[in-house]
Amino acid sequence: MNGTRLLKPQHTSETKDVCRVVVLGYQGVGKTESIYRYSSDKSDEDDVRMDILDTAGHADTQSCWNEGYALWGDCFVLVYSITEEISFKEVQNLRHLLEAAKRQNVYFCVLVGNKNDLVYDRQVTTSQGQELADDIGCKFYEVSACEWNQLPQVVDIFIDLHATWRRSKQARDGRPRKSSSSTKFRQAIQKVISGKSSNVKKNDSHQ
Ligand SMILES: Nc1nc2c(ncn2[C@@H]2O[C@H](COP(=O)(O)OP(=O)(O)OP(=O)(O)O)[C@@H](O)[C@H]2O)c(=O)[nH]1
Repeated sequence: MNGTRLLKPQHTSETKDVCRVVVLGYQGVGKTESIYRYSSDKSDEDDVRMDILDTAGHADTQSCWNEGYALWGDCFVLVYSITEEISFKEVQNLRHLLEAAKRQNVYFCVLVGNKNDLVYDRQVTTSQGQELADDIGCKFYEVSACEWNQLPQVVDIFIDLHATWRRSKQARDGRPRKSSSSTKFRQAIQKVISGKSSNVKKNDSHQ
């Protein structure tokens, strides 16, 4: 993609329970593909509210970094491609930029090694990914956003991130945790997946 794109549920942006997710990573690592696999309108089925910002990748993160991403987001999905070492270095840069920008605030992130269907072109090992995630203190996933049978794993990334954000928010707000929300969310997603899996068009995600 050539620009930043915000995907948000129609009625949620003004509500205080919206979880803002920013997807960051080097150009071409599969950010858009991953978000596309996760369809945001499904959250209408539950009290889960997510706005997802799809950022355009750049070859030079340092000069193109937009601190507004960090200020806007509650959660961050750091994506690299297992076939491109440079994209792995990029998430390390992004991590530092993020930490500098968010020093005073709470935020959540996950690390995603995408394109694991291309194992023969692998340049970043699973252990390297896991080590970085341990260092950041976040969850780590290796997925293939373009493989339909890995859709549940891709969806899980967003579910887990949301659940973590929600638990923290409820703890801060002093509200009792709704133990069923993640289950309800998962069910809603599965419902949408089973209903749309055969007729989703790629173009839908680029409008
Ligand atoms: N083999 C393989 N290809 C993928 C995967 N995910 C994405 N791609 C392909 O990689 C290319 C880039 O994917 P995008 O989702 O546009 O990547 P992006 O990170 O949004 O790219 P920018 O907009 O340039 O930042 C496309 O041709 C995708 O089809 C994957 O898991 N495996």
